[in-house]
Amino acid sequence: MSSTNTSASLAFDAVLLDLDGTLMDTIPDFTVAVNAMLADLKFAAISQAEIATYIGKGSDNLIRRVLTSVQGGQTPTEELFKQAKVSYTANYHRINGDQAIIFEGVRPGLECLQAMGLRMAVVTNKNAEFAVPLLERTGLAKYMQAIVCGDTLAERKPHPAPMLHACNLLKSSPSRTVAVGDSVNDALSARAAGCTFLAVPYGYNEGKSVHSLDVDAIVDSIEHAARWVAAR
Ligand SMILES: O=C(O)COP(=O)(O)O
Ligand SMILES: [Mg+2]
Repeated sequence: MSSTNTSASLAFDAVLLDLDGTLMDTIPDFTVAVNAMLADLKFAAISQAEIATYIGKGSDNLIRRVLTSVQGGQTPTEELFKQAKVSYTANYHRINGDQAIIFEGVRPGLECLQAMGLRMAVVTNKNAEFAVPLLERTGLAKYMQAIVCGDTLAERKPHPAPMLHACNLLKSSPSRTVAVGDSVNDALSARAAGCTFLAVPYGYNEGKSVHSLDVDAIVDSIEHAARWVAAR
């Protein structure tokens, strides 16, 4: 791919990237924080595979789904939820990024997209207090002109608002913006915003195959996404 190519000759001006399950494999961190929370509350640990099915709609949703599971399907009281959230937040801060790894193809893909002159933002349902330090710690923040988090707006993905907000910040119309994500939340949000949507198959998608999603393409990696964008 030519690094002298600029966005003027491309179909897109901007790329919006999901974080958990797309840029980074954060499941080991989620597992440590969730199980430390369960230990604090005197519940037994649950498996990483189960936790992976609860990722995608932000940490409050994750905590509620975990508590419902360990209580045999019973919805947690608000008091238990609040206690759990305090523990989860402290534990996630303690371990944020310790075991998370950047997926193969992410750094070369971001380098290519940057070299093509595309503006980039992360659009994640992870709250800012976790997402921003993680992106800074890993060196991924330097590629981003904006970071839109789960608590940046009143609405989070699958609502279109976070994608539209990122388009505004990057001064890119949705029709010239491509979103890349791993889950139904990304797909619905991107579609409702009017963005092109590419799915990666290696993330979480609440335990379901990405083949069930409404996508423009499934790409193996962010490097593959960059090639797809360059070829439009
Ligand atoms: O925190 C979550 O539940 C998911 O975060 P993501 O939007 O980066 O995949
Ligand atoms: Mg994700």
